[in-house]
Amino acid sequence: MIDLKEYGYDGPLEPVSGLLPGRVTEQHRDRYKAVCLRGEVWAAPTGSFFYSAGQQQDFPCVGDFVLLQYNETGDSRITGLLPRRSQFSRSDFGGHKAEYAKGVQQQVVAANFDYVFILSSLNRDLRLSRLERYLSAALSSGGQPVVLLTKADLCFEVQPVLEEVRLALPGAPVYALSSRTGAGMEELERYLLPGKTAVFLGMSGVGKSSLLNALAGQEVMKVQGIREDDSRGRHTTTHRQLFRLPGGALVIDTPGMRELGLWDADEGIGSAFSDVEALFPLCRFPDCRHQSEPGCAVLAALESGELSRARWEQYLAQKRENAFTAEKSEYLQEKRAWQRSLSKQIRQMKKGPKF
Ligand SMILES: Nc1nc2c(ncn2[C@@H]2O[C@H](COP(=O)(O)OP(=O)(O)OP(=O)(O)O)[C@@H](O)[C@H]2O)c(=O)[nH]1
Ligand SMILES: [Zn+2]
Repeated sequence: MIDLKEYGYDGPLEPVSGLLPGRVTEQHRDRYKAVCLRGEVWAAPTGSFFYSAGQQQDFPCVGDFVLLQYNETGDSRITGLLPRRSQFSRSDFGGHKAEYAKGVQQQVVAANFDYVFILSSLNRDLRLSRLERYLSAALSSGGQPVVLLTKADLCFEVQPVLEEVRLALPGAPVYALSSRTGAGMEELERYLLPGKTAVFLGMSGVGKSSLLNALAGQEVMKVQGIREDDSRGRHTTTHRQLFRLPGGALVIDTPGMRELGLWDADEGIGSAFSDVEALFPLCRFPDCRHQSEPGCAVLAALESGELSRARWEQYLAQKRENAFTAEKSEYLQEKRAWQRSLSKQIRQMKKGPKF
């Protein structure tokens, strides 16, 4: 027996005309896992649900409250969606390819969360414009934004940065924390209450997995660095998409939410490091890799102190992060192509003969 209230449900608990309310915890290719009074079940939308749900956003997603026709012996049936109080969606082809804009469908990737934790790392250059963008996305999702500046242990002076961000973003509470040392983590207790649901938003590498693991007290997510070889498969195999923390709060962490973190990945690096990139044309060789080449302007600037080693390393780290996200978005495009073909199949199925 599961008390659905513990999963954030606040509607009537008694079955309505034989249907049980439930909450979607995992989304698979064509089935869902959900929790309901009778426990954890596999469920799939009924044929009539498919037929009436014309748009992708009408299909269930992780976090949705649904009505279930409970089936003791096989998959339960999802017969309806309860109204969402908050949602994040993304266009099916990502924000990058404007030429595909026509016919792009919205796909809801998470629903019914109370808080949107927006993460940004204190050790990389913190971009307020990016934070602002995440913030307005969070506000329009219907969730309450909370800004978390991560990796505080890597930042020499947290307080001035924290104050600057607070000034710039008066619309949201801002905290600094470190999942490594645990500093600042207690600030989250006021949000992570039993039955409350949070989602995490932030660029790859800001420490979402590390924070989730720290909150869960165990490894629910693989952290970057030890998963390089299997980064492609990890979301489908290694973690649950809606899960409860030991204190009873709920966290949604879907691949779709992670993809939202790719926004702006390649924006603004050149301009933030124009002083560094201005050196490149001064190198003797046009294809200089700035490692050991004779006549390298970067090495000379490092030698003379004109360019600090810290700033150069920051630049390289940014470039690496970008290469990493670029690789990821390639993978996402492949995945989207696959999803497109799938939704085409579904459309054709729907057009086909009815029985
Ligand atoms: N020093 C320090 N390092 C951290 C902290 N949190 C995360 N890291 C490191 O930052 C790197 C990225 O952390 P992840 O937790 O994998 O980041 P992520 O946001 O989940 O990344 P994606 O899964 O790609 O979205 C890892 O090498 C972590 O060990 C922290 O509080 N302090
Ligand atoms: Zn050079």
